[in-house]
Amino acid sequence: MEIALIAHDKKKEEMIKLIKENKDLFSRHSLIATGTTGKMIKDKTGLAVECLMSGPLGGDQQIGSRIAAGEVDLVIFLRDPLTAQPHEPDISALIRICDVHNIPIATNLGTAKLVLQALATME
Ligand SMILES: O=C(CO)COP(=O)(O)O
Repeated sequence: MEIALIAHDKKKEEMIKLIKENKDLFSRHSLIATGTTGKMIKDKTGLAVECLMSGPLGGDQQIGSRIAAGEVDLVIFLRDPLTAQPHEPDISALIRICDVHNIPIATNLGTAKLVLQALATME
């Protein structure tokens, strides 16, 4: 599966912890990520990640275009609901395009954990 990983700044540590806890599972899939999230995942977990642009510079839109092209199977996007983001329209567009194409998107840790459990049983 192609899994897209995105985390806002205050959620990046949560994302790293989630990936470390499920490293074997993630290592069996292709990973793409927005720039800063992807670099952190590579540095802190050693997993291979294709890094796109940073979110505020267009990374969310790049992932959206991969989704529209049918190249992404799952999105884990740990959003920060308490901080205003300068690129809010890009974030809304990413969630919308997931809904258009029925691509599962987990926007918080609780959903992400459930989705990963389901993914593990599907392998
Ligand atoms: O802003 C983001 C998603 O909207 C995440 O971007 P970075 O991974 O570059 O921090």
